Amino acid sequence: MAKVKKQNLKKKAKGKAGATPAKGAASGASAGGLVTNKKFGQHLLRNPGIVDKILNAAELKPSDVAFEIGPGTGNLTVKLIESCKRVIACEIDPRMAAEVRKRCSGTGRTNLEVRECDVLKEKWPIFDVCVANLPYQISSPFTFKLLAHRPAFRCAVLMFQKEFAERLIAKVGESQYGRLAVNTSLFVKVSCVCKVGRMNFTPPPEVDSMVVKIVPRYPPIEVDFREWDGLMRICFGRKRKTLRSSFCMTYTLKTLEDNYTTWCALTGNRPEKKSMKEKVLEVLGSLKLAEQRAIKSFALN
Ligand SMILES: C[S@@+](CC[C@H](N)C(=O)[O-])C[C@H]1O[C@@H](n2cnc3c(N)ncnc32)[C@H](O)[C@@H]1O
Repeated sequence: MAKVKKQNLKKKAKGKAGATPAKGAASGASAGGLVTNKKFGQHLLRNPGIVDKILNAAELKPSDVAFEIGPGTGNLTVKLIESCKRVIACEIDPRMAAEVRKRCSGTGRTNLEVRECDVLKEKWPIFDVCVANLPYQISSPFTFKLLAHRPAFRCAVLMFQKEFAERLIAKVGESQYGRLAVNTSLFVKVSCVCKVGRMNFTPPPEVDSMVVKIVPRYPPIEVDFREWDGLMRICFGRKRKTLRSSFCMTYTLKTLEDNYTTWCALTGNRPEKKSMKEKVLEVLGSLKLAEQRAIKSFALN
């Protein structure tokens, strides 16, 4: 009996300390008087040393227009407005938008524009530099929107969940290498700025983070991003299949059947003294030059 009571007490205590708030409810941690909301990934950066590393990596110029995603209570924003000509910040939570406006107006500067909106739905401004401690749940759609963004920006310095950042910077042959790394490396160069432990945030997330720097490639590669990404889905969609069978199963039906010679070469219907690599290259010969160049550099290694 005493044992059962003890267990019940233990359960109650655990329920209090480790309770997960209902979806969309405030997580309970307070940041400058505001209760953070888990739904919006509100993990505020509380280590000024990391803020400095992000801003140093961005190599800001006084003439820069900076685009900040999710300013929160303004931990990055207050420094950005000191270093840039103009800062445009996109914040989904009206409470945070009001807070960052209040905090920054206290500095006497008037170069901050806060847009209360969802960055994934908003039409983006023209900017030189993008800086963000991103809510992790939008990492992937945000990155693809950034890659497709024209005209190009000078650089983006972004905080991601560590595992996502590792997939971004992965090299050929590494287990994390996939569609994300290929798409990314075609358009931009990505490097690690620093790793950030979870205790640097209020409230701490359940994962560690990494800051990466993204620099667009110059001259820009002109490909239709949708078309290109479709191609990558074929290449990486069936991880256990070879590139050859992936193409046979999907791409060929629409494109390759029109081209009998290529179709034969790919499917081996007409025996040729060619290596698999040459056959695939032949198929890829029907693609645009930039696409071929990128595919040759990864898919056939
Ligand atoms: C990880 S917090 C970063 C806050 C602040 N920059 C900092 O480092 O302390 C992410 C911020 O992005 C905001 N946010 C979440 N989803 C968003 C979206 N789709 N569009 C714009 N802002 C968003 C959150 O409300 C939150 O303020």
